[in-house]
Amino acid sequence: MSAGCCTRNSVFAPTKPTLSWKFTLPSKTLPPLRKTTKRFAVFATFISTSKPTVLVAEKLGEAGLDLLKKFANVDCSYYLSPEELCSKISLCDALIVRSGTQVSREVFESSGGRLKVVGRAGVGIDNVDLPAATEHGCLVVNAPTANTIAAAEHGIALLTAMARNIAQADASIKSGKWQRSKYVGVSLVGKTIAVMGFGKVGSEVARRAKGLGMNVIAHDPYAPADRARAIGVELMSFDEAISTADFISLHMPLTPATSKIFNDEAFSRMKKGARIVNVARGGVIDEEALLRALDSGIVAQAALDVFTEEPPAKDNKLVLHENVTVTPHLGASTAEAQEGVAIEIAEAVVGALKGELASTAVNAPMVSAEVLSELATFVTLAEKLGRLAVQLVAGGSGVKSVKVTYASARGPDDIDTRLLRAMIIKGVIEPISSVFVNLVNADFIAKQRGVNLTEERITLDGSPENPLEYIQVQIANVESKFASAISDFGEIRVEGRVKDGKPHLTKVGSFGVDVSLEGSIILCRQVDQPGIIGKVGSILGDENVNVNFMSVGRIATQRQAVMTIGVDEEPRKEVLKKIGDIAAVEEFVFLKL
Ligand SMILES: NC(=O)C1=CN([C@@H]2O[C@H](COP(=O)(O)OP(=O)(O)OC[C@H]3O[C@@H](n4cnc5c(N)ncnc54)[C@H](O)[C@@H]3O)[C@@H](O)[C@H]2O)C=CC1
Ligand SMILES: O=C(O)C(=O)COP(=O)(O)O
Repeated sequence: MSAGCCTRNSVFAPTKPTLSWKFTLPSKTLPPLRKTTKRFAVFATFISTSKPTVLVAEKLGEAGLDLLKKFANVDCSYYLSPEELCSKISLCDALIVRSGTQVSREVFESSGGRLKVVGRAGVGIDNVDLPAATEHGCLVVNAPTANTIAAAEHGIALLTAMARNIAQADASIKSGKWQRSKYVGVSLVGKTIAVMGFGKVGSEVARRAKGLGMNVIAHDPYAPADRARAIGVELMSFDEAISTADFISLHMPLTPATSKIFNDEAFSRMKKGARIVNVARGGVIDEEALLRALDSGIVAQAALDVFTEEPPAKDNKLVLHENVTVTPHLGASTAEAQEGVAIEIAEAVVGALKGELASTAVNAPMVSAEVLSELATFVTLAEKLGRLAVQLVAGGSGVKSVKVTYASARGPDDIDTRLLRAMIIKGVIEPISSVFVNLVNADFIAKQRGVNLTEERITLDGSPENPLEYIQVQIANVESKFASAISDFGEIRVEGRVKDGKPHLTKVGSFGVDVSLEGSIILCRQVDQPGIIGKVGSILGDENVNVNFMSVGRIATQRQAVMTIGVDEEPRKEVLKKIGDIAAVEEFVFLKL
């Protein structure tokens, strides 16, 4: 059993509802984290006794580096080849990148499980293999807000530069020419601009375009219409937006759904002479189709900050096209944005390494701070119940079907059980495998191991003061090494509650028990007769094993009882044998928490 393994920890701060996981790296003085975020993802990392190492693989603002250095060894190694990155990564606990580094599956595989956090110092995480990160239990955090304005301003800069041929005219005059009639531009005022992707950057572009006197429309299948309406923008379908607009500004993420969404067909539906700005991702445009559209005049001009391949090839025809204005992915590159991004990502990475809450987790569920503090002890209870239940399974019978029941007087929608679910999976799987389970990879690991976890809610009458009354974990279709743990319905069943702020085991099989879930537990079924408790107690006492809790639950007087004994340390095998040898003891089991 790995329950006592010292390289892992899952213990949520059990006594006071702080917003942190209790454990991990040595405490270092850190600058206080900003308190601006409301939603968090919890990430349990592993205990390490030395300073963590953070590999910064692309240029990061000084303020962020300073913050990192207070907590970690910081290795700034820029321009690593993919092979160099893979070979370095096994020595790193965290990796920070911008858009220029591919964090591929090979990177996670090469890390040997050490890499716990990838920080993307910016918004787009299309250069990080998220499924691979999740499978490896690696948290991915980004810095989603600090470069929004910079990107929006760059979009507007490209829009105006394109409309007035600034770059071309600049190059012309520098080459000794004076071509006033060649560079007559087009006006923006009164024109329609379609903002494709009405998120943080898109809405800031929309605001600024309004200020330029443009008519702003937008397409975003996920944006709330009232947010758009609030700044006087009408949301419409993709086709309607691109066929109505004089200018089209791209602000959506690169996803399988948006990859090459601007293709021959899309260009053919645009107004003749449309102008396109792309400060999002090169991959949302089929670049060959754009070239054809430019050559045929469907698209009059394009202004591109991003490319499918970065840097683009020297002979890239789009880059060299006279109607195309280009910048080398400069959207986020202002001094202000880079300082902001560096601080934002350093805080997120340090927090995650400390086991705290990541407000910008990309591959873990977000849980509000309030929910988190309320559920803290139940999270511990959930993991321990999972650990107990799986240790009751007889060797050889595979765990496939786990059912969790949450009983509460609160309404079904009032409790976010994702954390509890993840921790039960952790509790069930870690003792029987060598994998590290956390909130990031719990569902993936469960699926991979063929463990099907179902959840049920029972709504109780009464005052909903506590978020939950009890949690019950059942493992079906297995045999138990402690027959009394099998309920009347044939499955292993353990149930627990939070009492006085501490997790307690309150039921095993059909027996009511009551033991605080600390240290380890001996479960013992005996014929209910006087003197047994004393005998077991003195066997443990003689061996200096401290009993911290003991309870007896019986079915009926003078029949059978289950004794639950909480012990601080694991008794020697011989001691356990002595307990088993007591005549009235029918079965017993030792369980680590
Ligand atoms: N060039 C640069 O240096 C920078 C580029 N970016 C890029 O700009 C883009 C937008 O960034 P943010 O506004 O911060 O992200 P965001 O997540 O706030 O906004 C993206 C919006 O796109 C929408 N969207 C998703 N699928 C869509 C689809 N199929 N069609 C239309 N809209 C869709 C989403 O609903 C969301 O509202 C990202 O691709 C990001 O990587 C961001 C910062 C700097
Ligand atoms: O934040 C983003 O999505 C960006 O594209 C910025 O990229 P960068 O950090 O400048 O490489």
